Amino acid sequence: MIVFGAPRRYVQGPGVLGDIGKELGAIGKSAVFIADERVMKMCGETVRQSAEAEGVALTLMPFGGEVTYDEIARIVARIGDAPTDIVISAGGGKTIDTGKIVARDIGAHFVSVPTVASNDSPTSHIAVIYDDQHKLVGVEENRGNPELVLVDTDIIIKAPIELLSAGVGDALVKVFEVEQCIGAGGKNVFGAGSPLTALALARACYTTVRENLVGAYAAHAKGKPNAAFEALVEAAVLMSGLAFESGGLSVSHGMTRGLSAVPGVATALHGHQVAYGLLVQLELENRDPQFMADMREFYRAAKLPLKLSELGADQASNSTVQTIAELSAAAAHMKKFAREITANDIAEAIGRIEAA
Ligand SMILES: NC(=O)c1ccc[n+]([C@@H]2O[C@H](COP(=O)([O-])OP(=O)(O)OC[C@H]3O[C@@H](n4cnc5c(N)ncnc54)[C@H](O)[C@@H]3O)[C@@H](O)[C@H]2O)c1
Ligand SMILES: [Zn+2]
Repeated sequence: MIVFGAPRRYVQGPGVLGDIGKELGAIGKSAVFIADERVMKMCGETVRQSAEAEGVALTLMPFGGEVTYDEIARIVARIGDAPTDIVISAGGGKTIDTGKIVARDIGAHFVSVPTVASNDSPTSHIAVIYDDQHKLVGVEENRGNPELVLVDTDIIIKAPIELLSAGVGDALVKVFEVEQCIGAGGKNVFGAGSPLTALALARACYTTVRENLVGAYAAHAKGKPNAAFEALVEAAVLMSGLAFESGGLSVSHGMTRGLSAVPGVATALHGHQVAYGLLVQLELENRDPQFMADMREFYRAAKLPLKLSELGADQASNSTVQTIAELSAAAAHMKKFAREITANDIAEAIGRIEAA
């Protein structure tokens, strides 16, 4: 059995936030808008005016900054019995994941408004939950994928390049992971087989990222979206999200288990962690030196980490490498690979990457 899941509607372009009211009006009459302080300042009033012009009552709800069970419960309690047809989350992955579970718990539709193209959370139905110490404590599911994903590239282009490069990292890895997952007969995020559609999207995601990176980064430097920037954002948000959820994950994401246990690396952006994870995966796939050299060149252009030190590790000591290798080897995603992977295989792959 194969399963493919996706948001009901995806809207992207410069200035589209100003018209969000029309989209919301087609979904319901009342909404809560969750955002942290920075994003609230950037978008809150625009969304309120646009929503109210279309007869949608909007309540602004500040987000505390971490996606925890307590934060979700706090927001659900603040909403209380107020009629709420729609929960909108604007920001990075943490705000978006929080909103998904708030929406589930109050029985509302969910709308995501990524204001950074930093990872693949805006289109998915899952949420990664942490404790106050940023330790991962669970993965929750919304009832379905978002009703709407709305991406205003005039806002995305204002986010720092590090966040965009994290999105590039998270998008780049997909084709390699989906191919491994399908090859190994692994399950996708819906617990089903991966449709070929997801593989096609993962391939398109990779070529779109490779072809548009330079033009998109040039646009970012000027602060004005161009066609390459639009393409890169579509790859990082839409294609990457659909590819991972329906296509399945493998070693690159499995590596985040070990990487996120290392001080310094733990706070590295998700997309940077999985980009390093891809280097490990490619070593485990025994890719030839020319392929690796080409990939390294792309990493440099994309501002992606090539070494543990660039991910924030103080030192790549044997014990650090051993910790990463042992924890990652135990991750479920590691099983979605052509052969069994041991901690030793991972440690050796890291050794080769660090020595390159
Ligand atoms: N559910 C999923 O499918 C999924 C997939 C991947 C990652 N995630 C989760 O996503 C989270 C990480 O997300 P993230 O990397 O986006 O970090 P994040 O959510 O912490 O957001 C990054 C920061 O960017 C700021 N920001 C947002 N828009 C901005 C803008 N336009 N300009 C300047 N700053 C802006 C925010 O204020 C925030 O401080 C993790 O919790 C991870 O588990 C979930
Ligand atoms: Zn990811």
